[in-house]
Amino acid sequence: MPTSLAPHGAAVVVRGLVKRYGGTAVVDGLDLEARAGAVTAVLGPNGAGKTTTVECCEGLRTPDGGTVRVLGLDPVADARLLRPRVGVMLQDGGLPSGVRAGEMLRHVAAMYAAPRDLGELAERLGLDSFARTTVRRLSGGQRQRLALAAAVVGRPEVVFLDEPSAGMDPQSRLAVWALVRELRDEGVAVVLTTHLMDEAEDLADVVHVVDHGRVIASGTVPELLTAEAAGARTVRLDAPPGLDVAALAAALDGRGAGGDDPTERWVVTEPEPGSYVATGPADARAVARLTAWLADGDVLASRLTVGRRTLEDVFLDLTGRHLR
Ligand SMILES: Nc1ncnc2c1ncn2[C@@H]1O[C@H](COP(=O)(O)OP(=O)(O)OP(=O)(O)O)[C@@H](O)[C@H]1O
Repeated sequence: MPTSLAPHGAAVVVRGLVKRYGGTAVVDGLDLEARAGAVTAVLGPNGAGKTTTVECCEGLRTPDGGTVRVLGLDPVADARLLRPRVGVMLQDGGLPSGVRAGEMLRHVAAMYAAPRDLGELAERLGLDSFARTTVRRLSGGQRQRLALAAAVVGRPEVVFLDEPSAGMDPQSRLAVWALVRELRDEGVAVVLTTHLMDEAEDLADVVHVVDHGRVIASGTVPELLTAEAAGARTVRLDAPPGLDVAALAAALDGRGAGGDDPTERWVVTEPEPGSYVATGPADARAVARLTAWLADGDVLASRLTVGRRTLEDVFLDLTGRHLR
């Protein structure tokens, strides 16, 4: 049911969303779209406004400003129409505590016209081992898996997953990620919030980076990683705080006495005391210049790593802060 708000058939369209608590805008003019057959990640640090945003999309909170459309409908006014078409996995599970896990899932499945095969869903999310346990006795990770099963059992067109793999062991996390990919391939619009960069990098077709209630960057992961620095790599260094980052950048560039490269290409920051991030064309010579500079200053690094840029680096570039 496309509307003028969803010109490209986007399943979720958020425009200028504002949500205030006690006069403070925790979502402050946020725009995002999520389309069918794609995983859209809302990535940001604690308190950025991710949960509030998806709760507005789920009809659980009423916006103070802006517009939200899900499948062309208003999540609050059209809640009844949307309920059978939208799956929701809340951060705290939102599950009734007194019933057994298996019963709860059967009960939820019975509310839908064409539910998924319960046996298959239980097997792939490893629910069988705790099907007879009451919800209140489940571990955090078990509760999360049950909440995910409940969110998808009705074959929704749109699924909102708030921190879907929080508290899960690595094996469960992989099972969740596999299910999310399958939903995407079935044409579902999957919207997930996360502060886990690997989750966003591995799963998301589109990432919206959120900070202070606004989207500060959007794109595919490759777009975000290459937008600022094509071919750049990141060198991370833990060393005593207060090093001269400009001098370090100059050393990495090969500038200064006897330097062989006059161009300024390295950027070095100290986002937290004693934790340095250098971005630039890292090759063996640059790393040798770095360690020589440290040796000249009699500085002993406790950690030195060279790697490709990550979404964490993008976030750091944009905000000067770490994501976590
Ligand atoms: N009901 C509420 N009343 C008052 N403040 C709230 C309420 N719900 C959320 N907040 C505040 O709004 C801000 C954004 O919270 P939100 O849960 O949306 O962030 P988040 O990005 O999802 O963070 P997290 O990763 O920690 O879940 C936080 O500062 C939070 O304390």
